[in-house]
Amino acid sequence: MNKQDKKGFRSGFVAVIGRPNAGKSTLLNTLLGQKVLIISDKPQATRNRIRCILTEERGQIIFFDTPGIHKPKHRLGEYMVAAAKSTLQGVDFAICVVDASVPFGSGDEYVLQVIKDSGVPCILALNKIDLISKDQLLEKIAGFAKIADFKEIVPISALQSENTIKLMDLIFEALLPGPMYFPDDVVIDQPEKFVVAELIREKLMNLTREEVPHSVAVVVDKMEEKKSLIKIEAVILVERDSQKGIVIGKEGNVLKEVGRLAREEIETLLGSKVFLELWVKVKKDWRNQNNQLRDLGYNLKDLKE
Ligand SMILES: Nc1nc2c(ncn2[C@@H]2O[C@H](COP(=O)(O)OP(=O)(O)OP(=O)(O)O)[C@@H](O)[C@H]2O)c(=O)[nH]1
Repeated sequence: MNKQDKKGFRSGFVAVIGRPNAGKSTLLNTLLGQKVLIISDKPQATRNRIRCILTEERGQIIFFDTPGIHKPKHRLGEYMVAAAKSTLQGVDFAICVVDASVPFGSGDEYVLQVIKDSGVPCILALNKIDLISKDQLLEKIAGFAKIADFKEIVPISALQSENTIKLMDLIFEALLPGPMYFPDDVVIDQPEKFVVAELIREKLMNLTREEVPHSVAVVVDKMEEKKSLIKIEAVILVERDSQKGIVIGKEGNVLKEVGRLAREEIETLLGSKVFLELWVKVKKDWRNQNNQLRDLGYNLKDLKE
């Protein structure tokens, strides 16, 4: 018998939304039980709306990981925020992830307003509770309960898997009976090339500083199987010549380390030995160029449909 034929099988669409760096991708990796999304201590790591699928005996949840909502400073930022906001149209409900270890600010207020305006019911996940005391947490819960009407407020640590099972139970409880939308072995609905490019970008983000992490894009040009090896060619785009030097590093040491770390993870992902070739190219101010953004798969028009 298929899972969806079973009585009581529930399914639905859930947007995971919040400010940059709140822990949205970390939470999804924890709930999915595997690393499918990239994580960085630098904000704005997630640039696209990405569907991730969790299937259990009791149901299927289609999560949307979204870029952090922030004040955009370039076209790419506008795309990211528009992608996050438009995700709220057409989902059953939202999980708003808030970093409980930082003071409440106008950024949080704005996110809550966006959710309120969408009319979508919301579960608040107060994240990073491993970094605060019990008293601070109680204060936070009381504060948030006053300012918005959440379905639930759930304190969690996405990083330490604290209370995340409880959160998952609440999500399943909130879903209605429904069909299975994806086969049960699909965890992310993005092509392999996208996931590989993201893993390379994650290493770049984590090994560079200041403006550089936000100025890089990665495109996988080629992926071909050769005997027992997968050969991957990827291009790293930067915005300025000086950034090219930083990404390559002294005697190529940064690029080598990016390649080594990315290759190890890609090998685990693909279950095969990998030969990874990385090229660095300058595309001046690509984050503000509509044609460059379109080539990279970011298109504001797509979001308005
Ligand atoms: N201490 C602690 N750190 C966490 C927790 N959850 C996430 N982090 C850290 O917070 C940082 C941001 O995490 P991400 O999951 O990339 O955050 P995000 O909300 O997806 O970020 P954007 O891509 O900027 O929207 C990373 O350094 C994580 O390791 C948590 O529960 N506790």
